[in-house]
Amino acid sequence: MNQSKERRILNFVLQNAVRGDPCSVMETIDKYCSEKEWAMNVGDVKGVILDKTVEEINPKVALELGTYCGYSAVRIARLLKAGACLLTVEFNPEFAAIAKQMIEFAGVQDKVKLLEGPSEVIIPQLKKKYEVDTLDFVFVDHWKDRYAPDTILLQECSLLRKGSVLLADNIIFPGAPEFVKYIRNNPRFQCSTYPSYLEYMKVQDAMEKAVFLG
Ligand SMILES: Cc1ncnc2c1ncn2[C@@H]1O[C@H](/C=C/CNC(=O)c2cc(-c3ccc(F)cc3)cc(O)c2O)C[C@H]1O
Ligand SMILES: [Mg+2]
Repeated sequence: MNQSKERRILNFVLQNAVRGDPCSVMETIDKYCSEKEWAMNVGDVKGVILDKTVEEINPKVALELGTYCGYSAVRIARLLKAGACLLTVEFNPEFAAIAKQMIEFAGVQDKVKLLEGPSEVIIPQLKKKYEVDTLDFVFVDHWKDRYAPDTILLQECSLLRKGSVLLADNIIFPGAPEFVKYIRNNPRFQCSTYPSYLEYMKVQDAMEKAVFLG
């Protein structure tokens, strides 16, 4: 059975990146996906917006929706301080297995907990099963039609507190129109848009930052 693209990306990292070096893993994925096979990692351009947001918040507890190959999990985890953790949610077992190896190769496994399953099942389990109180930061990068329902679910599960920050990828391309409509008209969120470019392409994209006001 021929290899998946995601398996090829992982193998390229295992063969070319420096074990235990998160930046080397990110650079190697970015190199492969810009030169050989495009893939939907947040990438090196929007990745800087992600970095700056994480550094500004310095989260103790972060959540990522949509692990995929683990690129943004490595990107976020490398910036987390001692004792901080990233919970990342992925329902595709093949992607979860690849991401797990990617996270371990990068050496950030002690800061990352990969939760395998659909976000609508995992989110309601975060408090009791995963001992989360509230979330300081949420990176939203899964199926675009899940952004709005999961933002509502996070609120219903009392997982957001005054000042919790959501950062959503792909606001322009592929776009998340229901989410944008929901979040920008919601008085409980303070929104700002960060224009950027689609990963590895000269195509406009943007990220939306939404601060929960409590
Ligand atoms: C509900 C739920 N629960 C758990 N995991 C979930 C989930 N929905 C998706 N996932 C997992 O996240 C990952 C999905 C991410 C979805 N992201 C995308 O569809 C995506 C697509 C593009 C894109 C751009 C231009 C084009 F021409 C084509 C595509 C770019 C991106 O940055 C993206 O994030 C993998 C999937 O298994
Ligand atoms: Mg994305």
